[in-house]
Amino acid sequence: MTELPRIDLTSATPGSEAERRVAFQIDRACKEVGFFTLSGHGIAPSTFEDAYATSRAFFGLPFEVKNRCRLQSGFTMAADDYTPYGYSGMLEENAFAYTGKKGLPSDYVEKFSVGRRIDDDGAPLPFSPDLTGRQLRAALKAYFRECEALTARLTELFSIALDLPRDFFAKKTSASNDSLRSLLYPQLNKELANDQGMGEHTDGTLLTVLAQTGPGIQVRDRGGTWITPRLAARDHLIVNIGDLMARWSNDEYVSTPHRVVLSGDERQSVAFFKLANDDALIECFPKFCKDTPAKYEPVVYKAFSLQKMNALFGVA
Ligand SMILES: O=C(O)CCC(=O)C(=O)O
Ligand SMILES: [Fe+2]
Repeated sequence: MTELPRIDLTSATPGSEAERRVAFQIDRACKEVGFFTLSGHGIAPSTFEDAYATSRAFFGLPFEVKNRCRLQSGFTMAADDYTPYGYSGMLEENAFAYTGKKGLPSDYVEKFSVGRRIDDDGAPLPFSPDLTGRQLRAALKAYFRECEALTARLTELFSIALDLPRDFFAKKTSASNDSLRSLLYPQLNKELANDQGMGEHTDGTLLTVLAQTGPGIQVRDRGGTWITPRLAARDHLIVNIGDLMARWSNDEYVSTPHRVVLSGDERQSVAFFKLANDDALIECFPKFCKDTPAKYEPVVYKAFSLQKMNALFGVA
């Protein structure tokens, strides 16, 4: 494999034969690679460009200013909720840790994160109080909304191929703690110890939607070869499924390792992470445990995610 499967939503009108075809193309991509590129998604290019431009302006502020754009305490808005908000600086995190690996190098990336509280203009989120902060907030709010709508559409397509009711995922994700991270990767230069923009990891998500200004992400196919996805247009997206979808599908769908490698060009990306409701019961889709036994016990989503995040943050 050298390229990711390409999915185009343009003709996938709800209820049409074309919609079924696209649903099964997605199903196949998730079985074979767990990644695909997406066009015809309906998000205006200006929504991406506003997110990139306002994020870049923010990341260009002095470190002291960015450093104040964090939560008053800790990483989360609630004690048992790991949704990240605000700034995280270069070399502060290491994506390997998400898959339980310890002692590996940290990532050369700056991040600004928001969760669904972005939809409430009155919520006290850690944006800088200046114009840059206000513009960033507006752009990420608009982008977050588009991603919610797009992932609702994508999960509907999943339900078709999975023989589930069309509103199956809408019900399971109606109050999910989804998050969005705007990322800036520096240009590779002699001062850096290595070219690790983000270490190899899988996502814990149901689905991840990624927009990027240029290449950098690499995806490891089942044979162990690293693929660098090429997008035909700047507003095409990369979509992947994560560990939650892999478990739910009895590992029929694959949650594929990926990483980011720095290059001669600075790079921006925006990743949207679609999760499930805290109380959603995750038990094998009936279609995938007819002929093979379910590999995993049913689990409530919160228990599944806390187990992973506690391991990451060293909580027993
Ligand atoms: O920035 C990218 O291209 C990938 C980001 C990513 O994999 C993640 O945040 O999980
Ligand atoms: Fe990722």
